[in-house]
Amino acid sequence: MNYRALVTDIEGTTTRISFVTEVLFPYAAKQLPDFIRQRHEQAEVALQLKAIRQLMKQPDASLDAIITQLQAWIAADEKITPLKALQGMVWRLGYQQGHFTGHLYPDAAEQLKAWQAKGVQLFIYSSGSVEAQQLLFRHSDFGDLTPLISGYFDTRIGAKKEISSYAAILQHLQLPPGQVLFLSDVVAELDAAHQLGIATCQLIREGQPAGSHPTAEDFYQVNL
Ligand SMILES: CSCCC(=O)C(=O)COP(=O)(O)O
Ligand SMILES: [Mg+2]
Repeated sequence: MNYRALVTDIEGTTTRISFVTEVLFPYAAKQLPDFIRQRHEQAEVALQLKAIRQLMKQPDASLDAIITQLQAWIAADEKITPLKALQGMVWRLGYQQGHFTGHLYPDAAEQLKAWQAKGVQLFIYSSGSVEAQQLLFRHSDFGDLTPLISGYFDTRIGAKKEISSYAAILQHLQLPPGQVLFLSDVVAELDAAHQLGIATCQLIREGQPAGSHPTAEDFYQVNL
């Protein structure tokens, strides 16, 4: 089957889960308090703080109250859009200062290059913000891979377990669902995409629970 577009998840698919849970999340949890206290008047930060106060239903929530709420959301791995946006801003500084590079499995880096070279359009769909996605690929272990990527989707298009999110992605791609392949390690995400006729393949790299989708242990085993 020759798919015209590939949409791939990041955490657990292109990238080791522990890079997100043991590097990125702890870094954000440590840096966010000072980042918010120092930059809360900057427009991009203030916009997210306004959204967080709305979610908290506390229009006058203090910075300390917001920081406490953010730490709770991080600890619970909540996929809340303003949290993900602020994490992306903090990770921007971490990548730029060389505190870490973006983990990619070697097979993922190699195959993304090969698939793009043969004309497959590559897209990323992650709960991490589009900025966080671009940072990971721009500062990857294999250099700047952003030239390979045609587009990025995050929670602003919808949550990853919602069918409507994949309908919106298809609308963006302007392709029939059968010409699109979605890669993820999470069955519920693949189930949602499959409901629309999008082809799916589950990456099982670290013993993730399997579903009814075709599976692969690495990108070399993915039939594109
Ligand atoms: C772009 S690396 C950071 C990924 C992230 O913040 C995240 O929450 C991943 O969530 P997902 O639902 O895509 O596994
Ligand atoms: Mg994942």
